[in-house]
Amino acid sequence: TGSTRPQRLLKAVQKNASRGDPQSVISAIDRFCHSSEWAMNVGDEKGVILDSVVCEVSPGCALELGTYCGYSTVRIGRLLPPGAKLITLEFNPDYAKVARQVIDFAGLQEKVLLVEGPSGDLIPKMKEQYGITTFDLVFLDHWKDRYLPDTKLLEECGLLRKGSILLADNVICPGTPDYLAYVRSSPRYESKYFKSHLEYTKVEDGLEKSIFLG
Ligand SMILES: Cc1ncccc1-c1cc(O)c2nc[nH]c(=O)c2c1
Ligand SMILES: [Mg+2]
Repeated sequence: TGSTRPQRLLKAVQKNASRGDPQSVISAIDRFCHSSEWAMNVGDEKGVILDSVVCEVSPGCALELGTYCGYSTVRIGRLLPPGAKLITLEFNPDYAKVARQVIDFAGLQEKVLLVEGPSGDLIPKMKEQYGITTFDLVFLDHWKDRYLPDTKLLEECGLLRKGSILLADNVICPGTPDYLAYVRSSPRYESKYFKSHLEYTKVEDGLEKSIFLG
C-alpha cells in the first residue's frame, strides 16, 4: 500500500531540512507544497501574518486547534518566548503521528504539547488536565464548523482573558461565515481581517484577528 501525503511531506522534511532548525523545516514544507504536492498548511504568505501576530502577542500560553502536519505548530513554536508553551489539538491520529515527528525534527518538543482528540471534548479539560489558566493566543485552523462552537466553549470554560487574541485561518476559503458574523458583531470582540491568499495559490483567503474584550 502506498504512502499518504502527510507521510510524503514528512519524508521531504527529513531529506531537505536540518534537525533542530525550525526555519529549515518550514522552508522544506513550503518547497514541497509549491513544487510537489499542495497541502493544507497555513503556508508562507499567511504564515508571515501569523508570525507577526505571535511576535506581537508573545504568548506565555498558546493554543492551536488543528495541527495537521505541524507546519504552523513549528511557525508558532519557533517564536515563543523562553518558558512559553503551545498546546496543539489534532483529531486525526495519522496527522498527529506525522506532526509529532515534524515537531521533534524542528527541536520544539519541549515547547509544544500535541494532544490527540476532538477539540470539543479536550477544551473543557484544559484547566484540570494541563494546568492552564487562560490562553494568550488561540490559532483556529481545524474544521470550519468547529470554529464558533469551540470559541463559545473557550469563553464558557474561562479560558480567555481580557486581551486574549483569536487568530482564525480560512475565514474566506473554505470559509467560516457563522464564526465571522459572531466575532464581528459581538460587543465582546474587536475584530480585524487580514486579506491574503489560500496557501500556495492565487485564490483569496485571509486571517481574522479578534481581541477578546472580557
Ligand atoms: C482542503 C482545502 N481544499 C480547498 C480549499 C481549502 C482547503 C483547506 C485549507 C486550509 O488551510 C484548511 N485548514 C484547516 N482545515 C481545513 O479543513 C482546511 C482546508
Ligand atoms: Mg488552514
